[in-house]
Amino acid sequence: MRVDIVSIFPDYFAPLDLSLIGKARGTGLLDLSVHDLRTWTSDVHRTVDDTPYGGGPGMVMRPEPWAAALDAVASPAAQLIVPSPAGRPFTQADAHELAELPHLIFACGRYEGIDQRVLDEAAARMPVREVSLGDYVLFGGEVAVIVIMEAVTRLLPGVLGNADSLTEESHAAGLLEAPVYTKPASWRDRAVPEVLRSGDHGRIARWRRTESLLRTAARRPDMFAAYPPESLDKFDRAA
Ligand SMILES: N#Cc1c(-c2ccc3cc[nH]c3c2)n[nH]c1N
Repeated sequence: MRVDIVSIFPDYFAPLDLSLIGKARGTGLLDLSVHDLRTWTSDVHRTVDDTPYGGGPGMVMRPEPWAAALDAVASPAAQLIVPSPAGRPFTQADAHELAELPHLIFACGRYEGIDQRVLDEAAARMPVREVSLGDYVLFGGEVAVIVIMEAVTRLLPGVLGNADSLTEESHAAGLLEAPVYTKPASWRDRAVPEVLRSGDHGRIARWRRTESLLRTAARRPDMFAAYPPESLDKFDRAA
């Protein structure tokens, strides 16, 4: 997968050299380039913003540098991902969709956002997705891109040592994951649930599923409501 990130704060993406993302880059699973938007400015002050038409607070990112940057990094297979508080909620399903794509371009906005014409013009030549991480407001798109990059990269074949991790985790099957435990069997007078130490894999699977359903019902009623009712027949806590 090829990824191009355009930002006025390219140093924000140093964390993408670490951990499994850094390993994916080193092994060639991920071809990641980070670009400074100011590369595509033409004035001595390297200006990327200006006052908003219609008035209002703050500044808006100028179209010209963005157009030149997207022209420089685009490819016939590219999709443009633009983090925005006004975007559609980014979900695990989106992460799976993006992980299948050959080339992602991330546009990191700042200030009050990017001139809308940049997105409209880009949409004439590539798919454009405006996405939001949640109902809160960040300073810009960089943190959102780091989050999205982690969610997507871990789905790439060969990045996670054990692909089985992807099947049981939260949101993988529309449920929150069950509680996890490790040694010691008793810690500060708190024991690991007996079923997990039983060796009975059928019981363990039923217990985990029940705990997932209980957690999802308690913490994410929206997810629980969307869970197929025919799948609830195994709702058996007496695992
Ligand atoms: N994704 C996302 C965002 C943002 C965000 C994204 C881009 C810019 C550019 C200026 N301010 C921004 C905030 N805030 N909250 C989210 N869930």
